[in-house]
Amino acid sequence: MASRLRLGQPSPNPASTPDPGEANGGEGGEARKPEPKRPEVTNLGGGSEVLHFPRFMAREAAWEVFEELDKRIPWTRPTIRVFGRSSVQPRDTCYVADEGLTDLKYSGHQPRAHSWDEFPVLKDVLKAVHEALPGSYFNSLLLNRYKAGLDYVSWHADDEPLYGPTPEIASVTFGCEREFLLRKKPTKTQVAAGSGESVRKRLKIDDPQQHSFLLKHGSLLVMRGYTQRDWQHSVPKRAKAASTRINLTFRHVLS
Ligand SMILES: O=C(O)CCC(=O)C(=O)O
Ligand SMILES: [Fe+2]
Repeated sequence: MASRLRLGQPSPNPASTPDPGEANGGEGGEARKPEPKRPEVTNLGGGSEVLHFPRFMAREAAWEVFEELDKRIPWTRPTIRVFGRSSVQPRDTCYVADEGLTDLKYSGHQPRAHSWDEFPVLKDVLKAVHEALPGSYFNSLLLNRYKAGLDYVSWHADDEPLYGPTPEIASVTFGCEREFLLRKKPTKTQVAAGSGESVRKRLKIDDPQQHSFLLKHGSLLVMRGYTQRDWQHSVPKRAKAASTRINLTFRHVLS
């Protein structure tokens, strides 16, 4: 079984240079208490909000998590159905959840739910997320692995009914940094005028209604309120992203 990681502790490697801004990293032992983790808050309007903790986890600890997950998670690349067409999902995935929850199903695919006990490192990350977000409670986790810049997740919202009307989704990134985009969903009137990308182009639905976050190694991004109802998000292809990124999205399945 994997050793339990000491997330948020100073690096055990004295040769490594601590990042002075790292929320919970740095030297100083007992004398220096971890600084409180304060997020950057983006109010999307209409009761939707994004929190960004760029330095949620100390670098070294985050690399340990990356290595552990890269090696031990039973990654699969399932075939999914989007707009009536079958295709291989353009990233690796895995699903972990409490026992007895409603099954997750998305794009015609029902992933097998693994137990938290199989991956102790995930329990450590979950604990750190719960500590950073008092009052939150996550009981399931969708993992993604983007092997390089051609892997991506297309525009979507995590608005499955099993998450309820205002799901909180906490997303932790390890490894290669990637851009995370948010755009407003088209209104009913806009949808009535046509569909999809062509309408967006014709109605010029773009800039003010779009936000971009650079998700770095060890960062945490939280979507909450009506973000899944009113917005879509994506991680687009980036040819220049040469290495692997692992992303964990913690969610709460309603009982
Ligand atoms: O990789 C990410 O940052 C986002 C993943 C995502 O949107 C999802 O799993 O639903
Ligand atoms: Fe998502």
